[in-house]
Amino acid sequence: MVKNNFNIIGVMSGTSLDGVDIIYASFKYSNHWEYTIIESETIAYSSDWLAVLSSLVSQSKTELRAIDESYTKLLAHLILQFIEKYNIKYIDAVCSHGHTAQHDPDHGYTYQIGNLPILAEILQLDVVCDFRVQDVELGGQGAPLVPIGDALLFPDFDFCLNLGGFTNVSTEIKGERIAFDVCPMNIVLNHYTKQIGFDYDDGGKLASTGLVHADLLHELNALPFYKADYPKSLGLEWVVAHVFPLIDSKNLDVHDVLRTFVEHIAIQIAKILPVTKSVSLLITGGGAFNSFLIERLKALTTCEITIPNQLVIEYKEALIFGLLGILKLRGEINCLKCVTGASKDHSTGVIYLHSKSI
Ligand SMILES: Nc1ncnc2c1ncn2[C@@H]1O[C@H](COP(=O)(O)OP(=O)(O)OP(=O)(O)O)[C@@H](O)[C@H]1O
Ligand SMILES: CC(=O)N[C@H]1[C@@H]2OC[C@@H](O2)[C@@H](O)[C@@H]1O[C@H](C)C(=O)O
Repeated sequence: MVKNNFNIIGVMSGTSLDGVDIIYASFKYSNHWEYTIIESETIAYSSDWLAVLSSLVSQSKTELRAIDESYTKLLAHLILQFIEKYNIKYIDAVCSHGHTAQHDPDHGYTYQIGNLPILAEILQLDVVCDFRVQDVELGGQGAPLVPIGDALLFPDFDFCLNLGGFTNVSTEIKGERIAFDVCPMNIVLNHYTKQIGFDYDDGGKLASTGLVHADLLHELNALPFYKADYPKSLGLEWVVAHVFPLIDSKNLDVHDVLRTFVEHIAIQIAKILPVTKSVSLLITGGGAFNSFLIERLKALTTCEITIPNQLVIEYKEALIFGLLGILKLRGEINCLKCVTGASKDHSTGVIYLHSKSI
């Protein structure tokens, strides 16, 4: 009989490098999925790890392999610490995304570090991980993977928008889930706030004091990615190649860069929402705390915006990777070809059973 109740640890490290999100959650299935986040924590990276993770894109395969091993051990250590701190007793599996090191799906390549089999051995727990590789092997973009979770856990919303390192959206068109990356967000904003001594732009206050630079805004909006049809996804490589050089060529004050980029984000999001009818929009990810961006979004759209509680804002991705792991354990589809462009719907992820469970 298929198991319907699961207690899992969900682990996610996103592109913003704000830390490792870990949750302990219970899931229950009876006609539909229900979840409860029981414990949660974001564990910030040390400055040494931040330096390593910021340089992943340019590492050789051999260097990446070594980093992968240390990073897998780091994740194991953080997960064990979390389990001990919250005195967690019953865990069906650890479902972990790891951290995207390199992503070039159009050349059949994606690499998430932190997904080596030693994770299960150190934890002495069953692990489901490495969710993107199989999709890329099947011709998909390997991202975004969260939309099936949006459909299963948040079915009441017309659109689910995640404001993380990149913004991505998922929605249903004619009964089919579609999703794509909209534009880069905190990965760009944080890069510039750091130049004036801030990790991020709290509430968007820095941006709100800047001026929109019309030429830069126009050139950002004219980047070819925005004209391409979905499925489509973005990576740091694209930002480094196209966005930073464009912004830096203007030699602007950082406040003006932030203000212009916030406007760019709001315009790109508004462009994907229907103008003729009011739709419901769930906004999660750290960018949901950027009140200035939300204000700009409200000015440019007619949608009904819901910003959920802090747990869902911050941990929705870790929660959904938990669900993807559970679906994999149940042998069910957890990756949709209509979202990633893969050749078929499939059950993605790798299961490592720890030595005691084999
Ligand atoms: N109070 C705040 N005001 C403005 N921005 C904030 C605030 N709190 C967090 N953020 C932004 O949100 C970021 C973290 O967001 P999140 O954790 O959703 O990103 P991520 O998981 O790394 O991204 P991704 O979804 O791309 O993987 C921070 O780096 C910061 O830029
Ligand atoms: C390759 C990769 O790690 N992509 C991430 C990234 O961060 C946001 C956006 O770009 C999204 O496509 C994806 O993550 C989310 C969690 C996803 O797969 O749904």
